[in-house]
Amino acid sequence: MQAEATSDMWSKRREAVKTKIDESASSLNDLSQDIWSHPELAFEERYAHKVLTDFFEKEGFEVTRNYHLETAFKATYGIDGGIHVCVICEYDALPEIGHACGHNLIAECGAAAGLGIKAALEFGGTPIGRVTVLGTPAEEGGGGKIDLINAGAFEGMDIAMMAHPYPNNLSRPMMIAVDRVTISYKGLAAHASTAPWEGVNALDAAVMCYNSISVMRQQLKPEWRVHGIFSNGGAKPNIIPEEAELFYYMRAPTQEALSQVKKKVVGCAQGAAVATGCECIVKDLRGYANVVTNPTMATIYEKEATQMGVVLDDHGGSGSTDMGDVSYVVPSIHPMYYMGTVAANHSRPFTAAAGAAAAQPPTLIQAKSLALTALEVMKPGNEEVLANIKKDFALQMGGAKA
Ligand SMILES: NCCC[C@H](NC(=O)CCN)C(=O)O
Repeated sequence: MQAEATSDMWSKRREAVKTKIDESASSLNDLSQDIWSHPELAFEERYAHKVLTDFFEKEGFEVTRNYHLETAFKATYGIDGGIHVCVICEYDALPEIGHACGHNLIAECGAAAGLGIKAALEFGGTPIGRVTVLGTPAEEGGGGKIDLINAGAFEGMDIAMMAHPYPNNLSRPMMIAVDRVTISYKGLAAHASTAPWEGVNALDAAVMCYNSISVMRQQLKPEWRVHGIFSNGGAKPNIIPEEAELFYYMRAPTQEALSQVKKKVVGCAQGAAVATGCECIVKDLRGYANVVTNPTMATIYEKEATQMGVVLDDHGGSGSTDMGDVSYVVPSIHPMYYMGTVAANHSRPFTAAAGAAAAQPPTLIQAKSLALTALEVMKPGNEEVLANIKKDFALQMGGAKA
């Protein structure tokens, strides 16, 4: 009898997830549209932070604003001593092109999944664990999740999850490691017409470095990436530039491969310095680890998403995210989903799609899939599931950083 009650109870908990998310569709859409209409850059997401924390407070979560970072937050519900699930919200936009990576939808998806899990935990008045929604700023280049990891925000979490808008549906996307550097050259200014020979041209060095990297790229492996811009090209045409700077990203599936890529780039930078007589300074900026997808979690997610009608693809990814660093401290999944456009992320068409009504149904389906995945892990009697998740994680950590 107890077993049947449990199974009947469990079915009702699962239904509670979907019902709550469906009932909240309008307020979730308003939340997403509000964030989309107020694009804010990394670590400046003050408006998004306010509307999200107000939302979770109204929904009965225990909210901690300015959580280790001015625009980070924690919204939690449940009991301690059971399984602790973390759902991630992102909400930073890109310079000039707004929410061209759809982080307003990541925030909506995370909020919806948090609502759904809370509804299931509340059902029957007996929470069986805890759900924490973490608001993580500055994924696009600042790495707010890394600051939160370092502050201990992920301690005690059993699993972590989020979903990211993308041109197709990927349950196990290849999100690769990234390192970032600035390459600065210092030369000597001189009048570019009356006495150019007196100068040491920092821009020449930057151009030579850029060209060296461009030809070196032919020798990179297909999954490696090097891409950059001139961030300082000199002051005026009639002054031999005494300073110039490049800003580069380097990427590879593993840390070991990334170190090979970086060595090649630094070699190009140093070669240009020798050729021009400039001083060269290579400055490391924050990088991200590759995403290590937990197979047991991904298999559950794939079942739930497929049952929701999601048709999963098997190729794509090759961006980077600070969720990679989270996946090295907590078993994680970071599925990506089609939300109405095949346009590439970081494009103006993607910005438009992220604010369009067509993005809503796929986003809520992703939220339900994440929430039901979490629920399967939390289900009484499914202790073996969490054991397998942790076994996966231990094996993966044994070799992932290699
Ligand atoms: N240096 C950080 C780059 C992050 C950026 N991430 C994405 O585009 C995917 C998720 N927003 C990237 O260039 O890969």
